[in-house]
This record gives sequence, C-alpha cells and structure tokens, in this order.
Amino acid sequence: MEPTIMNTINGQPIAEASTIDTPNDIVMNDTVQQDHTNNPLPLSDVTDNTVDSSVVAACGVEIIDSCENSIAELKDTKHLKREHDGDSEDATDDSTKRTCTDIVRFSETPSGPEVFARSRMALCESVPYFRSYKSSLYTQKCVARGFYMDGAARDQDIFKAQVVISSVGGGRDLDEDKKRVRVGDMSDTSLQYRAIKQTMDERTLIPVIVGRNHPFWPVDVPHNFNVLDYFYITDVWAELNAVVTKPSAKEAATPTDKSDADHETKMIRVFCFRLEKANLQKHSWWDPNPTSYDSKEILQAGWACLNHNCDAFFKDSEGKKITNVSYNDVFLQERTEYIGPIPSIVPSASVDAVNGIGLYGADLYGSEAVYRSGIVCSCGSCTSRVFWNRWSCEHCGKQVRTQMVPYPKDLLKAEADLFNKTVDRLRKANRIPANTLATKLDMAAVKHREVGAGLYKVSQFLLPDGSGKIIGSVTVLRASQTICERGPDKMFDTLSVSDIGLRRNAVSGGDGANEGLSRHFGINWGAPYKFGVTVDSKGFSDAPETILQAVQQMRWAGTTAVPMAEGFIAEAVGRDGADVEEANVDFNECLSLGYMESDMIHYHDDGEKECGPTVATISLGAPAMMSFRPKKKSGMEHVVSVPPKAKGKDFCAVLSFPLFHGDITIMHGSRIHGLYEHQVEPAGGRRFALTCRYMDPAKMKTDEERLQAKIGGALPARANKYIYHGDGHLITEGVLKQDTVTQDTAIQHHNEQEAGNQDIASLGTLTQGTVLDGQFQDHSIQKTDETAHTNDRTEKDIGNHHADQQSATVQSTLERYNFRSRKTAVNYKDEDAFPTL
Ligand SMILES: O=C(O)CCC(=O)C(=O)O
Ligand SMILES: [Fe+2]
Repeated sequence: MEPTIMNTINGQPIAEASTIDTPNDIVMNDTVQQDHTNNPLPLSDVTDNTVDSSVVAACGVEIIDSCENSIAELKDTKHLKREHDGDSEDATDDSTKRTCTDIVRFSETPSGPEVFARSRMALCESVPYFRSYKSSLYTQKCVARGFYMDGAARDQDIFKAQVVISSVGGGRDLDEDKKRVRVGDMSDTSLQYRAIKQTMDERTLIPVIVGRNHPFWPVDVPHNFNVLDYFYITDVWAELNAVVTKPSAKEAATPTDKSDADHETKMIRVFCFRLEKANLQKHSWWDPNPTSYDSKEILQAGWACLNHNCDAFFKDSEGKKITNVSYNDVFLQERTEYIGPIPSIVPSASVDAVNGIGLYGADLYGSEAVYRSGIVCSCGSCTSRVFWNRWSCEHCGKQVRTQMVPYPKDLLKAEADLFNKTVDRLRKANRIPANTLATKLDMAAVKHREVGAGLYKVSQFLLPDGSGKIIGSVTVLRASQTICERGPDKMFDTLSVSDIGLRRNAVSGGDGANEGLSRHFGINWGAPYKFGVTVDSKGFSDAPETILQAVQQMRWAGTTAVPMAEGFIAEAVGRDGADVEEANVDFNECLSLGYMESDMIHYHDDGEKECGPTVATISLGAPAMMSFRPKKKSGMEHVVSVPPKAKGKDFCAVLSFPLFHGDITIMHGSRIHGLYEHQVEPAGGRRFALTCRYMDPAKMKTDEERLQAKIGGALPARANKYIYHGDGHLITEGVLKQDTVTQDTAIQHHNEQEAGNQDIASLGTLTQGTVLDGQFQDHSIQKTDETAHTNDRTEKDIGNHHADQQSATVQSTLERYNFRSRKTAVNYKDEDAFPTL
C-alpha cells in the first residue's frame, strides 16, 4: 500500500509550526505534574503554557527544513514505514528521517497510535492541537483544541474504544500519597468549563491524547504520549463527587463530630464531559477487545459481543449463549440528535400532484413513470394510479386528475427509431439475418417466412408441439405510414386523451392488504372476457367509436391472416404435419389494454376454455417486444433448441419480435395456448393493445353469461362505417408472384363467415383484390432484398426525420427509455440463456 505523505497536519501547513503561536488562552489551574511519568518532562523550565519560543523556534526550524527537504525523497521511499514501537525513535540514527517518518501516514488501520511523542515538548512543538505544557486542556479562543489525560483521572471516568468520560477544572493539591486530588468546587466561570461548553456547542473536533501513566487506561500504551483520535464533546454536566482531603490547619484544630482529625470527606462540584470518537468506522487501536469494539451494551443481562464473526458473539460473561434477550433501559432511553435537514414525510411530488402543481413538465405527457406511481393524498392515504386519467383516493374519495396530454408524433417516432436500434443489436447477437422480423428465433422449432405484401408487410411463424407437429401460427401485419395515417394515428390520439374506463385491476390478494394490481390498465368491450384478472366489461353497444373501428380492422386482419397461415403450413409441413383448427374468425369481444411507461404484460396464455382459436391484437403507440416461450410442462425439450435456463426453471423465449404502431398480430390455433405463453413489453411512454377474441357462448356456464355474451358481443350498426378492407390495398403475399395468387378462396371464406354470423351486424362483403390466398413461395430467411421485409418502417415510411431535428424534449424523454434498451442489450450477451425482454 502506498504511503501518503502529509505536509499538512490538521489542515495547517507544517511550515506554520515554525511560527510559534502563543496560545490565546493559557490554562493555569488544572496543571498536571509530570512527576509520575517514566520520562519526566523538563517542566521546571516552563512556568506556564507560554512556549519558550527560543527553544521551540530553533527546534521548529530544524524540523521544517529537514521535512521539506526529505518529502520528495520520501515519496519514492516506499520502504519507509512508521514505527509504532516504543523504540522507534532509535530505529535510525538519521534524525532527518526520523522526523519525517512522523509525518508519513499509512492508510491501513494502525495497530498503534498514528502520532505519539516521547516528551511533552516534542508533542507540543510538533502538533498544532496540543501546545499546553501544563494543562490537560489546550484551548484557543475559549475553545478546546486538544485534551490530554494522564494521572489525574477520577474513579468514575470511562475509557472505551469510542467513548471517554472525564472532567476538567478545579484546584488540586497533593494528598498524603502525593496524588493530586481536587480540593474545591469547580467554578462555572473557569476557562476550562467555558471552553468545553463552547467546544460542545460548536461541535469542534479535538484530538485526545493519553499518557503512559494513566491509572485506568484499559490497555498498555506504547509511548509516553499517545494520540488517540479525533473526538467531539457530546455532553457537559456537573456532578457532586466525594473527595477525601487533608483538613486545613484550622479545621484540624477544631475537629467536628463528622470528620476525624486527619481526614475529611468533602462533596465538591466537578464539571464532567463525554467525548465520542468522530470516526466510528475506524478501528480504535486502544480498544482492549478489538473484535467487538463496536458492540454497545444493549442487553439487560450485561455487555455481550454483537459482532457475528466473533467467537464471543452473543455470549454472556461465562461464555454461554444468551437466550433471553431484553434490552437495557439505557439503550432504550438513549437519544441521539439527528444533525441535518429532515425532509417531509409526505413526498413533495405528492403535494404538488394533489395541489395540481408541477404535473406537466415540457417533456411529460401524463403517462410517464412519474405519473404512473402512487401519490399520498392530502388525507394521508397512499393512492395508487389505478385509473388511466386520475388518482382516486380510496380513503377520502378525492380525485386528482392528470389530464392526459396528446403524445407527440415525433416522440413516438424517436421511440421507434431507438427501439429499432435495440432490435438490430438483438438480431445480431442472435445471428438472425437482417430483414427478418424476429429478434429471437429458435430456428430448429419455429418456422418462419416474410412476405412482401402491399402496404402491409407480413411475417409468419409456425409453432410446433412436442412431437414437432405445427399447432398454430403467429402472423404479424406490419402497418405502413399511410396505413397509420388512415386509422391507427387517430385511434391512438383518441384513446390517449379520453377516459374509456381503463383501469388497473386486482391480480392477487383480493382487495385487502395484499392486493396486487395489474401492470397495465384494462377494460373489456363486447362479450365478457374472464381471465386471471377480473376486468370491467361493457357491451359493444356502449363501445367508443375507436373500439368499433379497431374491431373491424382486426376482423379483416383475422380473415386475411388465417388463410395465409394455412397456406404456409400446407407448404411447409403439409396437412399431416400440422394439428391446427379450422379458421373461425368471429370476434365478439375486444379487450383494451393501456400501458404507461414501464408497464407490460407478463407471460400468460389466452387459453380460456370459451376462447376461439384466433386472437388478433392491434398495437397503438410505443413499440414493444412480443415473446413466446414453451410452458414448463409442455414436453418441448426435444423440439426447441433453447433449453430451460436450469432444471425446473422456465424455458427461454423461442420467438421474439418487435411490434410497432399500427401493427396487427394474429395468433391462430388454440393449442398454442396449451403449450406456449406470451408476453409483451413496451419500450416507450404510452401504448395501447386492443385484442379481439371469440368467446363461445355455448361453452359458458350459466344462461346469464350466455345472454350477456350474445347481447354484449353483437356489434351495433354504427360499426358498419368502419368496415375495413386492408385499406383498399392488396395483401399480396410474395410481391413478385402477385399475379399467381388466387383470391376467390379467401373471399368466399370470408363471405361464408359473414353469412353464418347471426349476432354480428352485416359487415359487407369483401371485394376482389382485397384478400389474397393460395400459393406461397418459400420466403424463408434467405429472401432476396427485393422481397425482403425490413424492420425499418420508421425510417423508410415515416420520413427522414433526422436525429438532430428532434426536439430537446424528445431527446430528454428518450433518455429515460434508453436505459431499458441498454439493459436489454447488456443482458443479452449470454446467448445460451435468452433473457426475457
Ligand atoms: O399488449 C399486447 O400486445 C398483448 C396483449 C395480450 O397479450 C392480451 O391481451 O392477452
Ligand atoms: Fe395475451
């Protein structure tokens, strides 16, 4: 370890030592004779605290010169080590070196005093904090600067590793045994008393020095003068102490009944003070019990070592384990004043929120993490953000609104750009070819193709069961900017600022002390949808226009994607290689989920027994990562190449892909939900997912539920105006083969469904050129660039919005999300264990 060369002591340059300050306060009363030391000081020459400047100056100059000259040398002289032993002064005959070693400090815990002296003079001449040749208290301007303890200790005094109790002041006299004893009351006007009071009030740190002849010092000290460490005075008080004195001549002449002729016991007033070590973390070299120096006496049974690494840990004085723990009164009564500002127990953000102040920063729109957290209501009740647009106090009912501000388009774009970078990194880390939608793809298991398709681009994945049979498909229709402008943009804006009843719902623990709420906000429309979370449900007839519009888009998407997936399956594995139900795209409910910053939906399945085989979701707003992983007992070990992280633990994701604003995901095949689970983690400040399913009334338990599903699930006539045909653009799988695609099957299929759907209002008939079906080329991952589907829609489609054109607001908002991306990228280094995103 490198020695530290100090050319200052106590913050003062050493050079000042040559300029001898005469202490402003010269302590006269409490003189301590050195006649009890082994090496008595030449005090006969010194009449008071006033330093003999001729002696010291000469000596001081010599010291400084030699120190300054040798400091440079010492910097390179790593072998120079402080001696702690009593004979250290003799360790070298080179006086320069000897002097300089006194100012070398080592950062390791000292095993003896860091500063010591053979003589009082050497001490007083060398350190600025003790220049008192007689008094035990060195003061300057009525403040104690250092305290020296030696022969004049009281029986009551305490000397511990971190605490010292001692006293000052009062005249002393020699007793019969030549011990110096106090003989009279100490005065509260004395300098010592005023100084220790002042020192306490100012919380000045003072070094404490102990002499070799201290009668009660708990350990042998190595030198005549040993500096302990910095302490500060915590308490000053007066006591009455009994002292046995020699009677005065007058008293001896007239002895009273109560005192014998020779001795008298007197009660005298003594001023005491308690010192506490400033750095409690630092080992006290004088601690007699170093392993337990930090153990307070907290038990009624007496002191016990509280250091769990010590052999004596929690044992009584006989070495038996303490079984009965009860704390002593001193410990219970102890109070330590906290120094420093104490913040309000009510978070200031809550106060602002309740008062409607500071809710909207330039870069805050109402759904950021800061709003998503709970507040303390003015009544004191902690209140979670349960509702999309407000806090509602459960205790007093106060409503604190957070008006949702429209989310800026450039921020959405910046989120998507940033996410695209993450996606690229993940794709590279997993060696997934560019222009492939997935960021994680277990190629041994999941079949995949990308299909160029008009304004929507299509990615399809086929998921197997444990025997390798395809049990379902996941299709992602990626929206272009034009598509977004014609629908999703407005849908997002409308949902953002309106209150459609989105709320977080209880997921566990009932509504009591252990209640847990979902990490997203939800409301259901159409037939009631019952899953793990109980969500409020309203019929389609009450649904906002945006929901009806979304339902129509998803009906189209379902009828489009499922036949395409069937074609892919037929081509990839043939009919015998799959076990997938017939298409039944007949949605009668729409679960609307809202995600604020850092919200998500964890792994789950959509496998309720009433649920039909097709589930379609439109994404609005922030980008997100959707992942699929086999369930624990799915028997997929032999099929997927990615093993579970560890025995008994969850499988890793076998498929992950990004979702952007306007994209529609279609899962088809009920068995998917038996063997796989999925999760979606948004990466931005605000996102909605509107998911359509068919809840089969025939599979519901009660007539009431069936009726509710039928009535609630019927689309009102006003939904007709949103009938969607893929934006009038062809979905042309395999753009290059557009002319070979037959459309009749799909259109017929769709129209058959419409005819069979009694509960849903007429949706019109798909027109030629709307949906394609039929033959598919193999567009697996070796696609050509012409047909390649890229994930950079935001760059190509949304326009050239350069990064430096982004507003500062967008930039600062993004910095918050950036963290999440970075975290993902770092975690992802371990390719064997795909983390969940
Ligand atoms: O947020 C999403 O995109 C998916 C939502 C989902 O998985 C569900 O509603 O079951
Ligand atoms: Fe789901």
